[in-house]
Amino acid sequence: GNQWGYGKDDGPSAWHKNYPIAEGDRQSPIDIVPNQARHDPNLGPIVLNYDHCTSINIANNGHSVVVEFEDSDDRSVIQGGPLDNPYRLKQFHFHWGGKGCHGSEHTVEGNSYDSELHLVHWNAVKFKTFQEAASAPDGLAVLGIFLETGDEHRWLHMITDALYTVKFKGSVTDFKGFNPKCLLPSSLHYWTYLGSLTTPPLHESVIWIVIKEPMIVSDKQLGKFRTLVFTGEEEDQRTRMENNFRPPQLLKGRKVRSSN
Ligand SMILES: NS(=O)(=O)c1c(F)cccc1F
Ligand SMILES: [Zn+2]
Repeated sequence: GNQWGYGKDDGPSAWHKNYPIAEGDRQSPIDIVPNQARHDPNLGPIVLNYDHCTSINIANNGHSVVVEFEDSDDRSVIQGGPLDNPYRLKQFHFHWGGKGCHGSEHTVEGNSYDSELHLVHWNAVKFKTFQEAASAPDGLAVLGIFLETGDEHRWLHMITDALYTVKFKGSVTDFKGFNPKCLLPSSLHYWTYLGSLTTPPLHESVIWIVIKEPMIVSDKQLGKFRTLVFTGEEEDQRTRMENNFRPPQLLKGRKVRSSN
């Protein structure tokens, strides 16, 4: 089937064979060049209303670790900034590197961060389901937050302490009462541009909002993500889950705007 991964034969350079949109005009991630990003005074602040968010579970989907949310109503939404509607929080997940290697997807002037958190939201005003929104040009809004190693993050342990329960592909465990607002940096200044999912099917359906200020996590916390494996418990191969990032794609004339 359409098996894809991050290895030599099934990784980002091979995705175009099953997903030709990989060579499309609005692919993500990109390299962000701050002094070429146009400051747009009409870009208001990002507003997050996560106070009644309901996390459901944490899972290893064979590509990343994902925390899913209840999205049957507008209990947790992002709005403002470049968005014309409120977008509902569906899930968040991470991308990271190997030991001593950086693993963010977006880069800033060619520099990558250690990791990147993606909070995935969908336009429930215009579409009935996430699946439908995921293939529409204004269907998704993903908030990207860089992770940089330094001091320990006071709340990330709530996630890293649960990772041992989802070591293998296909594992899912309860994960209630987590509010991702605790992961956000103090400033929500951002860059924004029109792009795509960074994993197959690579739909060009994402309004990207990349926060400028990274969240700081410890080496030890980041190392726990690398205890996950891409493979299922029943497989004899144990392939460490790391370097699950797509490299930057061509801008193809797109403009990146800056909030300020
Ligand atoms: N990486 S990403 O944020 O573009 C992304 C999505 F938005 C949706 C599904 C999977 C996924 F990986
Ligand atoms: Zn992602």
